[in-house]
Amino acid sequence: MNDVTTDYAEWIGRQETTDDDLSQTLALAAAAMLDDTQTCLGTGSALPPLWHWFYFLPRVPQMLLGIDGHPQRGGFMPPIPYPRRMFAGARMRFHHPLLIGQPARRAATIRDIRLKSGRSGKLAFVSVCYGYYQDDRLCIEEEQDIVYREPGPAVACTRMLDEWPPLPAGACARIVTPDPRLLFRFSALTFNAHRIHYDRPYAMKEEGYPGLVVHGPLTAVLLMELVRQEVARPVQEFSFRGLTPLFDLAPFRIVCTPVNERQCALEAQAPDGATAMRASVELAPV
Ligand SMILES: C/C(=C\C(=O)SCCNC(=O)CCNC(=O)[C@H](O)C(C)(C)COP(=O)(O)OP(=O)(O)OC[C@H]1O[C@@H](n2cnc3c(N)ncnc32)[C@H](O)[C@@H]1OP(=O)(O)O)C(=O)O
Repeated sequence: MNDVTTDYAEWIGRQETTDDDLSQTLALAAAAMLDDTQTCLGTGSALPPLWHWFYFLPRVPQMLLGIDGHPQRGGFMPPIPYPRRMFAGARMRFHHPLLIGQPARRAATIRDIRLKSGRSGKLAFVSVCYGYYQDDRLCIEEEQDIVYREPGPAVACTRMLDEWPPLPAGACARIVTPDPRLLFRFSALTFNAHRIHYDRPYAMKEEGYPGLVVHGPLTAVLLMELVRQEVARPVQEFSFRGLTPLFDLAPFRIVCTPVNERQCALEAQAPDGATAMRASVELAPV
């Protein structure tokens, strides 16, 4: 296994700052994608948790996109040679809501790069820390794990359950149909040109998936929306890990189970019942 510190040491600590005016237009577009007709999204209103992902969009010129649709590596992100990029997980703490229509800044730092060996082959994890500021006040702290995989065997399409298993006591759930219209709108809202999310022949022939891949952040947003609608309390912390990809081939289920006064366990269940994403929220004290 390579010694990361020698290969990519100069990328650790690399920083990038992005300014955004947190336009109301994008919040309204996100609400439309999520079928949310209730939330007040006027200028000065609080941006719902995780909706900051619809801002601070990449501004890389078209000519600097790689064949997969992501910005070419070797700029902010290190030149990891494994071609299959995925969003592996994230952890974050919400200190104050970002306010719609007011200038904000995102400061990004490459925190860590780790090479690992997994069941799917060689993996390189890049952890990026983000601080989101408004009026010089830290509103959200976040750490994302991006994974790069070496090419491997095609990912199989699993068998669908005839029926979803019963929910744990106190849990609530939704069935999500991840059709290409939803995936396209999420790609557009996040300005994410990765072809695995909208270009079926590319996703299947080049990256070996059985269909279009559901964005990890989309699944995370849907889990958070379930908490926002069903638990309806401010969230202080959120974390998630993507365990297996979801595709546009069949509906999946998202589940929120209260653990105690302050915590809920969240899960996205693949059509075969396997846990595709595991997440948790810590709620603000009552
Ligand atoms: C946006 C965007 C991209 C996307 O949205 S892509 C779609 C969303 N992401 C996914 O669907 C990822 C789903 N997860 C997987 O496919 C697999 O878990 C993964 C990441 C390929 C790893 O699978 P393996 O079976 O090869 O790994 P192992 O379970 O054997 O573990 C090996 C070591 O890696 C660590 N690890 C595994 N998964 C994660 C994870 N999600 N986050 C952090 N670390 C992970 C695991 O702990 C093992 O570590 P050890 O130290 O114990 O060796 C966009 O690109 O922007």
